[in-house]
Amino acid sequence: MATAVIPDCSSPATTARLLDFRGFRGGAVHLRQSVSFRSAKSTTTTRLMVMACETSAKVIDGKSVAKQIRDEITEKVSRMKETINVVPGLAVVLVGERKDSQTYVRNKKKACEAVGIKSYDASFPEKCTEEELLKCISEFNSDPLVHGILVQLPLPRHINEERVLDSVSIEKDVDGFHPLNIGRLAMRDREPLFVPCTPKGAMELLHRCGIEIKGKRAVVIGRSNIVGTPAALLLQRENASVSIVHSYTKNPEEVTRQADIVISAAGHANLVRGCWIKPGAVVIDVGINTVDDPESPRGYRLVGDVCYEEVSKIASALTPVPGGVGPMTIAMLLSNTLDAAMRTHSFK
Ligand SMILES: Nc1nc2c(c(=O)[nH]1)N[C@@H](CN(C=O)c1ccc(C(=O)N[C@@H](CCC(=O)O)C(=O)O)cc1)CN2
Ligand SMILES: [Mg+2]
Repeated sequence: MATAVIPDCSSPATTARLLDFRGFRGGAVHLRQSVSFRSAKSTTTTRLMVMACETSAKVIDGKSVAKQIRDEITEKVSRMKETINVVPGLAVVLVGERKDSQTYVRNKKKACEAVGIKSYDASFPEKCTEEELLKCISEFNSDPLVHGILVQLPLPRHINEERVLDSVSIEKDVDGFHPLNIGRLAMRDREPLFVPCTPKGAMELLHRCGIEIKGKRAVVIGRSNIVGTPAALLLQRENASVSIVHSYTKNPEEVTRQADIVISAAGHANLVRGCWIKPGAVVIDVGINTVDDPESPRGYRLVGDVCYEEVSKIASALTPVPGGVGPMTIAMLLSNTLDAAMRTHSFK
């Protein structure tokens, strides 16, 4: 017998709903005795006696799935070179001196090199003009060695991000941020040329972990153009019933608790508590948030949107941060770049 603790739920009624264990995989958990409530000033803590071992979510290891995908890409890149003597090329455009963007760009270039994709660099100072940037993108658009173009985000405030992203040729839009690609993603019976890398990576994790999507209830937390909205569209394309939770949603925890699959891309550390999650749900944490940590060499550490300690006791599967969706983002960029080159050269 073990004790499962369901923390910080607002009322006995809410907690009672959480105790609906039908969602648990394998049905190994049974109520042994009635639930007792212990009220504190601001929270209610519930201790639930169960017969089986304390449940613990399967950790979805994005790092190892990403490695597997990079190995597959390495193989295909080498076959393309041997067969038609074409090397996929990715142009990487960086503006400004943000440390995080510099790190992502460095990691993307390293990842390209490791799989045999050639990267082409264009770095601009913070104060560059929009015209300089547009000229550079236009040159990459007409360069036959470049199959994919990415503009690292965010851009400095004085630059109109929309105008810059719209200038990338849709055939080379490996980030999938062009409105035509997003528009096609939103339409039934239309295919985008590219899907944004982070939501594509989240879906790939669900697929490779054998998690069924069709007919399931899914909740996406956050509605950004680059993650939340495309994630919701992708789930819907696979026949999930999708709701989006955002800053104006009433009772977000209640809505989220309906979901069999939760993708959180809110950008708020520890937003998603254990009591937001239906027992047995699958939780994909896309948030990358920094919290101060004097004991870490960087002075901070990365956490997701999900309160890992709590949710790992309720969900059936959960991605960690770091090591979950993050590594998949770069793997999907490589995959989109390879697809771009294969499409350009009609190589199967
Ligand atoms: N043009 C783009 N800009 C941005 C994108 C994007 O997809 N295209 N996404 C984010 C940043 N990003 C890639 O650019 C990105 C973020 C995080 C990771 C990652 O691997 N994270 C690791 C942790 C890394 C660390 O320790 O610092 C993880 O989660 O395990 C990769 C790419 C915004 N801009
Ligand atoms: Mg701007």
